[in-house]
Amino acid sequence: MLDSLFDSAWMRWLDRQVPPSRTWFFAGPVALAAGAAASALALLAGWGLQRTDLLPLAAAAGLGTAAASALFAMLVAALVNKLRTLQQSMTVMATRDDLTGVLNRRQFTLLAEREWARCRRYEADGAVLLVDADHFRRINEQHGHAAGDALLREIVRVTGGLLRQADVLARADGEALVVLLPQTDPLGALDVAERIREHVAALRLDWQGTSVFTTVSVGVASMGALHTSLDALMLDAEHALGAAKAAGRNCVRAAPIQPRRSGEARPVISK
Ligand SMILES: Nc1nc2c(ncn2[C@@H]2O[C@H](COP(=O)(O)OP(=O)(O)OP(=O)(O)O)[C@@H](O)[C@H]2O)c(=O)[nH]1
Repeated sequence: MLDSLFDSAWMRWLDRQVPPSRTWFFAGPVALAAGAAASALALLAGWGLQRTDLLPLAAAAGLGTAAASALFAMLVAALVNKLRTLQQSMTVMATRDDLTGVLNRRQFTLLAEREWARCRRYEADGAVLLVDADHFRRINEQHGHAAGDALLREIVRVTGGLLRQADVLARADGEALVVLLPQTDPLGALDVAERIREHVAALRLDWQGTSVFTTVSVGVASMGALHTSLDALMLDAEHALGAAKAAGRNCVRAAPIQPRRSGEARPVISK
């Protein structure tokens, strides 16, 4: 009977939806034990009343309770598991970019707002990089959109490999990435940007027998006293990216470095 129950369409469906988990293995036996205890109590009650005709009835009721509660516990465990899986995939969908797997722009903004507030409060260093693939339209036209997608994923992989754990990499939009570098001074931010540029320029994607490659332009903006909002910092990064594109692409440009505190001398970067 149990076999046919487990073979039933809904159980097969649950099985497909919910991979076996510890909950499955523990919830059933626990419910079974509870049912057995209920059955024992029912037997004892029947015994106490010295009504022998009640004994089989009580035993059947107890066993029935045990089986029903075991099944119920398994069903609840499966549904809880399913809901947890659904919740996890919804979180991934809401926070990650489909193509590359890195954070999407919305999630980046949430994290960057927090970091911006922290930098402002403690007058700490922090920077944002905008990394934009050069002439990406040509890549799509020459090799196809699928090759462009694959190259974008490779750029993300290479860029991610150059960052620290505390750094945040996200897809800004289209063929542009954005990187948040907490606790990074302006010179450090330039170094990271330059390393990303170099590594992407050396990247070769083997696509159906041809080598597909591109370069990136990078705009750098470091937190300063005049960045009274995250938007102001992002705008500086966008201007710097525009300057890198205008300078011929495949290069890094930084927005003018501001003092960290109003009235402080502006740091000089000789790079
Ligand atoms: N394959 C692929 N292409 C994308 C994606 N997102 C944006 N693009 C393409 O990237 C190209 C961006 O074009 P443009 O804005 O003209 O920029 P560009 O050709 O990279 O030129 P510059 O940025 O000025 O160097 C467009 O052709 C978009 O279709 C994506 O997810 N996958």
